[in-house]
Amino acid sequence: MDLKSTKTSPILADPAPMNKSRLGIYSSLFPYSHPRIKTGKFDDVRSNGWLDAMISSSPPRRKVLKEFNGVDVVSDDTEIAYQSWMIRYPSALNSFQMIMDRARNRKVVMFLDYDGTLSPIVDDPDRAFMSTDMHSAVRTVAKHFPTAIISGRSRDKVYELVGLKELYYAGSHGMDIMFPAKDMVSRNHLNIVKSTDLEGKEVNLFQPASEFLPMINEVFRTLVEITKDIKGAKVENHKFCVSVHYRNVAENTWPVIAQHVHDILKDYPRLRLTHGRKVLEVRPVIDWHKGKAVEFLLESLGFRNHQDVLPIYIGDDRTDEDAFKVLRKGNQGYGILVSTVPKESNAFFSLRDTSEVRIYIDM
Ligand SMILES: O=P(O)(O)OC[C@H]1O[C@H](O[C@H]2O[C@H](CO)[C@@H](O)[C@H](O)[C@H]2O)[C@H](O)[C@@H](O)[C@@H]1O
Repeated sequence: MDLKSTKTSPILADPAPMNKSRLGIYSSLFPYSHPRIKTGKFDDVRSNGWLDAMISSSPPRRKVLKEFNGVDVVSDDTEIAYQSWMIRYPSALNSFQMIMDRARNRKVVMFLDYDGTLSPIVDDPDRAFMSTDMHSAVRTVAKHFPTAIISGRSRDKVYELVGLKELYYAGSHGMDIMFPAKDMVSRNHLNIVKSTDLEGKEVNLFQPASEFLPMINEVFRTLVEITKDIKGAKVENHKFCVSVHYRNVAENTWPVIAQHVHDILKDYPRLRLTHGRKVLEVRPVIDWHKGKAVEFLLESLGFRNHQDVLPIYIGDDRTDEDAFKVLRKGNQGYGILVSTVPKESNAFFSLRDTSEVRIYIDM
């Protein structure tokens, strides 16, 4: 196969973010210009919005003005803006009873993102662990409801981090789903193969991007090579997508890393770029995302009739918006956005951080 050839699709990048949110919170979204970088050199990534998206890709740390008797005192303006944002995205904790009322006579199915939802965002992706409390809360929720983790990481990696056999796992942003062989799934889906899990049990694998495997491996190797001298850069192979982390790269080098990725993608029109939290993600141009993975899992669990089920999806990232959108459409279920700062979302409810997620799923 010619890994670089394409029949149709141009590279699709995420649209550039708006300069200013409706609430006027993100002043950092104003067009990027760095005094030390000559105009012209990074024009590609400047004009296509990548740099703006990179800067706005992870919420700023909470602006703590001072610590008073061990308690953080946050700027009043920040808190007021958050509280008014919560009028549109009410706390899932305060709305628990309302959600449970809606769940009457329905089966709740829980969908959980991993990074930023079950584990706090940390500088080293290899050290993003769940707390013991979170681990037991996830185990408990899975006793009551079918529960799936849908992550941008590879399925193996997220399984290694969560380590609970009783869950369903979807890795690579939903492009790699493992589900039990006994579960039903429409025969319309190609790309389902039989496999065995780590214990040798027969399972089904749904991998809609399997043909991209050699291409992803090739791009991964190229990205590792090209970024090897950029201090702090880290490239992860997530089987059907590749992550290029710049969280630990000096900000004045972000345009360099963006331009490298941009230049490489020019040779791979069947791959595209999406933005995560201080991470550039390279993935196949296929019509598949976390929202489709939710629909697929619901179907494979036997919930074709929307009236029987109340899906709840908790996530913090742009990639989770696809799942929120699917649930919002047709009023199917509830998306819950985890965020310490106000942001536009397709979710219905909000939780502030991973500790609120833990309380919510433990309720
Ligand atoms: O879909 P998710 O489970 O949320 O995975 C999205 C990405 O998560 C990881 O990166 C993020 O978390 C890291 C650890 O806290 C952090 O260092 C990084 O800046 C974040 O972007 C993971 O490493 C990525 O590959 C996933 O795509």
